[in-house]
Amino acid sequence: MNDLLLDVMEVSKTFARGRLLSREKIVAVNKVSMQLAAGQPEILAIIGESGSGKTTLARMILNMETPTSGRLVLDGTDLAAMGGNAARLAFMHKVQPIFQNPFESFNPLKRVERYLLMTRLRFTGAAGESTAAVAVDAALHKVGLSLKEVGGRYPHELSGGQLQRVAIARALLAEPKLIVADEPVSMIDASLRMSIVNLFRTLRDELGISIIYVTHDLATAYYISDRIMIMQKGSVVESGDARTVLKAPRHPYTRQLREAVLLPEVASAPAIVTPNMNGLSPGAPERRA
Ligand SMILES: Nc1ncnc2c1ncn2[C@@H]1O[C@H](COP(=O)(O)OP(=O)(O)OP(=O)(O)O)[C@@H](O)[C@H]1O
Repeated sequence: MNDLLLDVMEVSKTFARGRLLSREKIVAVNKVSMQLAAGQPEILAIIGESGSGKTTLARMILNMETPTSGRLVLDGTDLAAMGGNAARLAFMHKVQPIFQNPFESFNPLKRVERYLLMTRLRFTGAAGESTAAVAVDAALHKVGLSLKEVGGRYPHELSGGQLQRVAIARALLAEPKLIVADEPVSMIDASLRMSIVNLFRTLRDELGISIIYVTHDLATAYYISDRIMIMQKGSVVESGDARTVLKAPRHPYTRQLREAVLLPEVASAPAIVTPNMNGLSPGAPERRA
């Protein structure tokens, strides 16, 4: 269907664990369906406790894991039918990942600007290094940094918050339609989390990028998401408009999750805003996470 950016159809993933004679089947994701409309950028949060299948679902959307059954179609391309480098590059043009630990996303021996330049050249081919450098600087400005600031630095010379923003800038260099962010702030200093999640809102509003935000943090999900999907033991137990679901949860598990977060914070989102939420100007000081 042309009007869907992402169509996840009855997708399941089963893992086998243990030795041959005592092999155990784990249903990590159980018949999950979800859609993102094309041309209607939104932030969809996937929430659930540890082991509920969030990461496995995200990895299937990123084509890093093959479903045991079901189908995934991204922007008209069936992920199961995708083959060859050209098709993979075209896929990465459309969907980009952000992972939990930014330090694992970068080669520690490579200066970050080199990484960003190579990413840009990979996606824009023969445009040349100086053109790529302009794009890199522009992407860094979108995340509150600059080439002047991060140029010449290795990953370990940046804070966790800065490096996660560099990771987001790298994703932007592919000009994606969708970003899948798996626990992107859980390893970031609590005082800086809002600056990253607020950035997702800016990407949605100013660049028209849809975001799948995988988290177990109900408070940030409530604050930035348009829609939420609650997972438990591999299945979706509740989904819909974020405010409607969290203000009046229908499923006992959603109620349980909500009770774990201070009610006044869920009832009035600004209460979870931290003083650093707008600290996105280039050169803004940041502590190491
Ligand atoms: N490669 C694998 N091999 C075997 N079991 C796996 C594998 N990946 C995930 N699992 C299992 O699948 C289930 C779902 O895991 P998953 O990582 O998707 O959950 P999650 O909700 O993202 O959890 P967390 O928040 O802890 O990351 C868990 O029981 C996990 O142990």
